[in-house]
Amino acid sequence: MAEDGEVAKRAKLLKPAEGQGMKTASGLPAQVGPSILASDLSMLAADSKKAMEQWTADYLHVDIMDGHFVPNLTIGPPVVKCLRKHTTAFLDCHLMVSNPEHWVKDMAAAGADRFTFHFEATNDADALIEEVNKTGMKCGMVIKPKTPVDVLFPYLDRIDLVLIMTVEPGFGGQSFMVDMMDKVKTLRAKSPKLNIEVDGGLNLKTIDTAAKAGANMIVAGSAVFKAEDPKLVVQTLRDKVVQHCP
Ligand SMILES: O=C(CO)[C@H](O)[C@H](O)COP(=O)(O)O
Ligand SMILES: [Co+2]
Repeated sequence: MAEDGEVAKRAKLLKPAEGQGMKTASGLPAQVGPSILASDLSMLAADSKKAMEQWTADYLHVDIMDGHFVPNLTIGPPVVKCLRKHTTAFLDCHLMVSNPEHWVKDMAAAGADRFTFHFEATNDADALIEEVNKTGMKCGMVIKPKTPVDVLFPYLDRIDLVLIMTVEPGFGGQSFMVDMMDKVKTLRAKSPKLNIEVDGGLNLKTIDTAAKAGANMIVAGSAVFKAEDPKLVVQTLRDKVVQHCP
């Protein structure tokens, strides 16, 4: 299990690259996290290093899929553990798994920094939040497109971040669902200091809408890894958050 304070210790080791550490008008972090699902997974360590050091990403988004909660299978704690040996980057882990409670200890031991679980995947979100917070990982909650945002209201004061899915979870490279922005606006109005992350179809065309609605943390897979100039994409996405996020 991760020792208390391990996330904070790793954060101190990170030397900020150009553009990292930027804030929104209300003082929230303005951050971009490339989704490593879109990287060359056989070169995960090298691609992660490039994303953090050359492209100036703020964190890495790690999609954990179990082939049950979603119809796709990706990676799990053993790969996170290997990646951890190669980077001090903040590992933002998006658990698209049934029974997320089964993976808390293994993910903490592997070196995950944030454990974001789907509201739809658990019967006891209260217990799961407590369990995640005890490990020293930060806790996030995420909802699928068809889940209304108000299901999250009882938990907001105990979690670090809400992730609003802007595609059906399971695959990269899908189109951004603009109608999810009402959820972001509702959350932002209710919780001005909450980290709101969006995931799925974020790119240079969709970023203004997401940032204006109130998202301050942007996951981008294809838009970064398939770009001709990934650094420019990361920096532009972050600049748009600074410019537009209230
Ligand atoms: O959680 C995810 C899919 O379930 C991914 O993080 C997301 O799809 C990112 O990929 P892209 O930016 O290409 O849409
Ligand atoms: Co994701």
